[in-house]
Amino acid sequence: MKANRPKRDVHPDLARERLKCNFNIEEVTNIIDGGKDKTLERKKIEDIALNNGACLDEIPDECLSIKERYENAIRKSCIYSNIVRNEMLEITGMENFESPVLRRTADAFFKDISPFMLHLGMFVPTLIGQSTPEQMAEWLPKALDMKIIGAYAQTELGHGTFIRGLETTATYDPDKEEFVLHSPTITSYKWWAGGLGKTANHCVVMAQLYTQGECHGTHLFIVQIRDLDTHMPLPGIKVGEIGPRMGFSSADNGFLGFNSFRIPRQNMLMKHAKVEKDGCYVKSAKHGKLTYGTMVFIRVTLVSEMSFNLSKAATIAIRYSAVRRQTELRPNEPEPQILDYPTQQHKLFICIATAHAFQLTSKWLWDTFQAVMADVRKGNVDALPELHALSSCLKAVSTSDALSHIEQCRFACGGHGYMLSSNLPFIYSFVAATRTYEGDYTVLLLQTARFLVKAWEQAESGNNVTPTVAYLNRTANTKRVVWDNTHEGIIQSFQAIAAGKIGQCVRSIRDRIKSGMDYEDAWLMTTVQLVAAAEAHCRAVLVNTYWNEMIRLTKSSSANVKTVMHQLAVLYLMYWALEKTGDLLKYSSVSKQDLDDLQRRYEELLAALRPNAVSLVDAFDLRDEILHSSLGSYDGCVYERLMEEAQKSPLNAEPVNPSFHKYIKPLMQGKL
Ligand SMILES: CCCCCCCC/C=C\CCCCCCCCCC(=O)SCCNC(=O)CCNC(=O)[C@H](O)C(C)(C)COP(=O)(O)OP(=O)(O)OC[C@H]1O[C@@H](n2cnc3c(N)ncnc32)[C@H](O)[C@@H]1OP(=O)(O)O
Ligand SMILES: Cc1cc2nc3c(=O)[nH]c(=O)nc-3n(C[C@H](O)[C@H](O)[C@H](O)COP(=O)(O)OP(=O)(O)OC[C@H]3O[C@@H](n4cnc5c(N)ncnc54)[C@H](O)[C@@H]3O)c2cc1C
Repeated sequence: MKANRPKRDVHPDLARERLKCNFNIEEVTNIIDGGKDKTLERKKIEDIALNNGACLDEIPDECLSIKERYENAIRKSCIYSNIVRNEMLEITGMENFESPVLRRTADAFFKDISPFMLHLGMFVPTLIGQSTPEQMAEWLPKALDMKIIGAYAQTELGHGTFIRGLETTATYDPDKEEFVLHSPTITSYKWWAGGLGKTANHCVVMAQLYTQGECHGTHLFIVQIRDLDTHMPLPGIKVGEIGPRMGFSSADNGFLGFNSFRIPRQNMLMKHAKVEKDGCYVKSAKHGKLTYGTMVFIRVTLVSEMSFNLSKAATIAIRYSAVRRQTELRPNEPEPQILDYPTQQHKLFICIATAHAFQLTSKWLWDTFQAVMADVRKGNVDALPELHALSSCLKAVSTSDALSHIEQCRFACGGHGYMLSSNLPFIYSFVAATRTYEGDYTVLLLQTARFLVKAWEQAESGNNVTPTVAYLNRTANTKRVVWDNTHEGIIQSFQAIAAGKIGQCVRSIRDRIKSGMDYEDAWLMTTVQLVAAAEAHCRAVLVNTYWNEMIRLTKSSSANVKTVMHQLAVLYLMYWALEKTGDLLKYSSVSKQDLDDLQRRYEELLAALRPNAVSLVDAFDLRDEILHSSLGSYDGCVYERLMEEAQKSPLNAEPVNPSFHKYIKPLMQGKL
């Protein structure tokens, strides 16, 4: 049911904030979107999807039962998919179906998650990345047209991280030219796949391939699991939903078991390896990990996803902080807006800067990904290890940072931030999952560390290394970098910290080997340091990329836009330099005086950014339908919205709850 929202005047505090703005908001929006044409395209798509109110709910999702919530999510997913299929793909083009604009617009429909998200987010990308042209022609049009709905079933009850340890088997039967899928143990049951529990009729399954008596490791298969007409699970399939979780409440994450379930030979996704009719296994991939391609793709897209989520949280918290007044600064003076407190600015301005840092870095990462994939298509896989290292650490650090900054946004909103109607708890629980899924934080940083250790050894022996670690050629053999408080100086210090930490890891591993450990144990004992080194490398990449992209993208901007974008980037550098003072003292010549100066400049920068704070979040251009927040709406009518949302609580539907007569009254009367 559509909700009618009253239109309200903008709160005077927010109106005053907007008058203080000294830069052109639209220009900044264009930079974030990737150009004026992209902004126009986004707005056009949002208008198509959101202007008819189909995305609005009369009863908040959180007030529904699990079943009602799922059914409502399916209802809206179908409406939204229909809009995507009939109207949006024409604008974005088929090749950009996963465009962040679709993802962003979908948020207006779902406070939580669409049960179709994994269909568009992983099933379709897997078809594109892992199929032969014939397979693509067979499956992709059906998937894009929602004739089939898919999930991505890789993780099992017993294994998520260690893919090589998956237990599901796909054994080739040459007589029938079929694979037999089987779940030999309880731990081999697929677990977690979004949309699998109740929605999907197909899924991509990762299983150990056996043919001619030999195991060839994990491969991907496309499997129909439900009847297209009745939606009943097919014989040999055991499928269901895994139960309530911290977030992802309407995503029907599922379990799946196979009892000698047969699929045609053609259902193995054969772009990188195939099984001939007679059972002969032929590998064509030039790199053993190309079947992990969908994961790399999603890791890349998650960096922009983190920017988006952070921009939502920052918009909510900053608009609220401009309206909320608390505590007298001086006797008999009006209470200040809480945004005037430097401590509040410290919590929140870094969120704006980080959203920019992730957005600009994500575009650069996306271009890098596209270039490497183009090389892979030509048979050149040389850049794959660097892409894997880069996408792994950026996924890990961006999800982890976004999570802690979003929590800060909630803290910044005091008690009201704890209300589901603020939307901050939804954003938080969604982002909390991103730190784990698609490769856990620690695990991915350890993947990056493997690459870094090799790169350090190459640099140490005087060989040139790949671009993202080129700083090692300069710093691998330097003890401490000379501190310099310019942006170049701070960026170089981050590189020196990374090089210093990687070098320390290499020395620890070597020392441990010298003292009798084998390589595996020496590596294992060093993993705490290795994770820290990979994080430091990622910070070096982030500060460098953000800065360079900011300069590049503001070349033709107006003077005040240049200034404010510059201020945000400097804030980002200073914030992280101050967070990492211990490392700076260890790996640069920074003194206590230098750090005191840096702290003072940081505080001055907070004050300089203060008048533009509301306009900077306005520049994220997030419609109220996308924010879903009683605290963050454009008009700032926070208290009216909180009260309005409170009225929707099912507990307010009747003046006296029946439990009073059933329990409380008997208790009061001593009759229980
Ligand atoms: C109507 C609704 C509309 C909605 C619209 C929505 C639009 C949608 C758009 C976007 C939304 C997206 C939302 C996505 C939601 C996702 C939900 C979550 C899904 C999942 O979680 S799926 C499961 C993911 N699982 C994982 O990530 C598992 C993590 N584990 C691994 O990746 C690996 O096991 C490992 C990397 C840790 C280790 O692998 P292993 O095979 O054991 O390899 P090693 O021996 O350790 O390493 C050997 C060697 O290989 C290198 N390597 C490993 N991986 C790769 C790789 N991918 N590429 C290149 N190289 C790789 C590794 O570094 C080693 O190299 P070396 O030997 O050191 O040189
Ligand atoms: C909301 C959500 C949605 C998901 N959707 C899907 C989906 O659609 N499809 C799908 O296939 N999967 C999905 N997953 C599963 C997800 O990909 C896995 O949970 C994730 O990869 C982590 O694996 P795990 O749960 O087995 O954790 P584990 O690997 O068991 O990790 C547990 C802990 O052990 C640590 N650890 C593990 N290995 C190492 C190591 N080698 N060195 C050091 N520490 C280690 C980790 O750091 C972590 O702290 C989803 C998960 C969530 C939470």
